[in-house]
Amino acid sequence: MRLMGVGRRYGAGGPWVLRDIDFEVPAGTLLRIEGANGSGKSTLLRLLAGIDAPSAGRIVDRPRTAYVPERFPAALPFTALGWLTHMGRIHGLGRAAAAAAGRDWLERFGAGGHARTPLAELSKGTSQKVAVAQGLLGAPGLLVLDEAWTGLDRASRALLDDAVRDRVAAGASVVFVDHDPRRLAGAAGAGYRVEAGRLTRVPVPADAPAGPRVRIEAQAPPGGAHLPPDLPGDPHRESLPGAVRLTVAAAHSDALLRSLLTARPPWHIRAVTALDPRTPGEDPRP
Ligand SMILES: Nc1ncnc2c1ncn2[C@@H]1O[C@H](COP(=O)(O)OP(=O)(O)OP(=O)(O)O)[C@@H](O)[C@H]1O
Repeated sequence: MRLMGVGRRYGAGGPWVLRDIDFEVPAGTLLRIEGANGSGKSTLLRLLAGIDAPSAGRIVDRPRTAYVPERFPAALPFTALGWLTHMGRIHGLGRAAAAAAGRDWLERFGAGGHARTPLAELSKGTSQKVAVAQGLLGAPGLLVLDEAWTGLDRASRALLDDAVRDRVAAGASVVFVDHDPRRLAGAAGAGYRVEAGRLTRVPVPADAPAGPRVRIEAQAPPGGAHLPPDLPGDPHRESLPGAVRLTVAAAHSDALLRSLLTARPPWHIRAVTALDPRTPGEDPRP
């Protein structure tokens, strides 16, 4: 899909929110869009999704597109599954296939029990799950996500991360805005910043740094305790009975050990193991 000289302003004579945008969305890529509040990110995403039209220029070669907006239109007179079935049909599925896909995505997001709940009665988190399920159920060629992770629980955020990676691996394009600068770090093919009506290329956050890592097994203090907040190096955590296994880049391991040993009450260090990512099976990065 290509944007050719695209501009958008609201109302004749209004200021240009976007201007002279020439931009290609290649197949099989994940594009991250960033920018200050009010810079025009949502405007750009609505144009990409085809639910708004440019005031100038044109957009060509749009694949079948799904869009998850920042705010869910809760006033629609549907149940959750009724709406997903309806949207599935718009995405080109037959009625039975649309209903099955809708039910399947609701189940995956742990919202299967709300299939028959009217949209207007869903909690904010469940509404967001339904909105995201709508974006995924038709396996679109272009998926546009405007802060789609906001309001989802941790498991659902991870599920959406995986679903995005799957869409890209299947050859689709995904364009997203998210306030978390590390969202899908390492997976985004390119990043763009919206500023003063223009799009400029910016670096995307890299994946977890490669290199040696350290695994620390620490036993909780008697009576149990929470881990200290803001652990150095943002370690990967696995729960063990009465203990935790933390894996972190070697550069942060000393600071992490210090943080555990000086916590109140302190944690008991059971084992420290150096991991070499070049050794097969030894790289525990999540
Ligand atoms: N429907 C509309 N009518 C009039 N002006 C609008 C409309 N939608 C957006 N705007 C204006 O366009 C500009 C860009 O808004 P947009 O929502 O695209 O920015 P954004 O970068 O997504 O902002 P945020 O990060 O706050 O969500 C703002 O000045 C906004 O007030």
